[in-house]
Amino acid sequence: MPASIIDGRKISAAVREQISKDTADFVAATGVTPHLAAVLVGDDPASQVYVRNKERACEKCGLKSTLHRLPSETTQQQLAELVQQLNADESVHGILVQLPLPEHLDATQILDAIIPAKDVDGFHPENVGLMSQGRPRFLPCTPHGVMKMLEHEGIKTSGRHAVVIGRSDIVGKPMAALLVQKGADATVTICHSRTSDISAIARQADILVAAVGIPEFVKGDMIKPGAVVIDVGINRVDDKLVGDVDYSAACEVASAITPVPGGVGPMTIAMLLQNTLHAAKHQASAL
Ligand SMILES: Nc1nc(=O)c2c([nH]1)NC[C@@H]1CN(c3ccc(C(=O)N[C@@H](CCC(=O)O)C(=O)O)cc3)C=[N+]21
Repeated sequence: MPASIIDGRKISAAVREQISKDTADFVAATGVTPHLAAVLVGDDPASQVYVRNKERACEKCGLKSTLHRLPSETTQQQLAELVQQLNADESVHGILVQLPLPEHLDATQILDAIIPAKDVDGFHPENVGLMSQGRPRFLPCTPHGVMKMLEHEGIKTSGRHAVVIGRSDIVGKPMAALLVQKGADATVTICHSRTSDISAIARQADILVAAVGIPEFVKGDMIKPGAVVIDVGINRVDDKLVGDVDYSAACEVASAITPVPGGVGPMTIAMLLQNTLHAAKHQASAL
């Protein structure tokens, strides 16, 4: 039987529906509109698309978004100054600096400069620490979106072997942290470029998460029959979007799979909106 397709667009729409209601309630109660400030440096075409998608999603859910476009020659200090200005701006609840930044800029220093209370990406070390201790403030959007999808599909994680391929700070590491935490209770293995025999480990997975950034890295023979496959990859190949999983081969082996596009991507955006609303609620109650 071919795999069932986990429809990220549909699940994301359901999540956004709830966010719209919660946002409307919050606005009615406080008179404050949750506000996301996005910062885009340079003219990377993929980043332009993502940022536009985020703005559109904010608008549809009743959140305010402001895009700050800076030229690719922007200096570290100019970017840091903008972040400071957004930190201090009480009308801004969430700050997102779109990655990747141009080579000459130090992304770590910029992300560390965002005050943790506005860090809706969940990348600040304070928020990473809180997540890893199981007392999250902002969860990183992509791994959180994956957990939401699993929950929505009734896919249990407890006691199951989850294998995460990829160890990035943005996806792989936090994904593993969420899967292993109390409540999710998976047994987690992280694979990376130095792992020997990735195929053998991947084949043990009940839940296989591919976050390597290599088009179609995961072949059919790396998947245990009946496994759930989550494809976090967004690779542009000949103007087409391709995941990290050989989708048609995987469909023959897996019990359920997320497509690309239409899988994890839309969930990432929904979680960003949720974090922005959450940020606004916290900042309003702190006044
Ligand atoms: N500070 C920061 N935070 C991020 O969350 C962040 C980032 N930088 N830099 C880039 C990555 C990538 N990312 C995506 C979000 C949504 C889709 C998405 O909605 N994808 C659609 C297709 C979009 C298309 O057609 O290109 C889909 O998969 O169906 C994709 C990718 C967020 N990122």
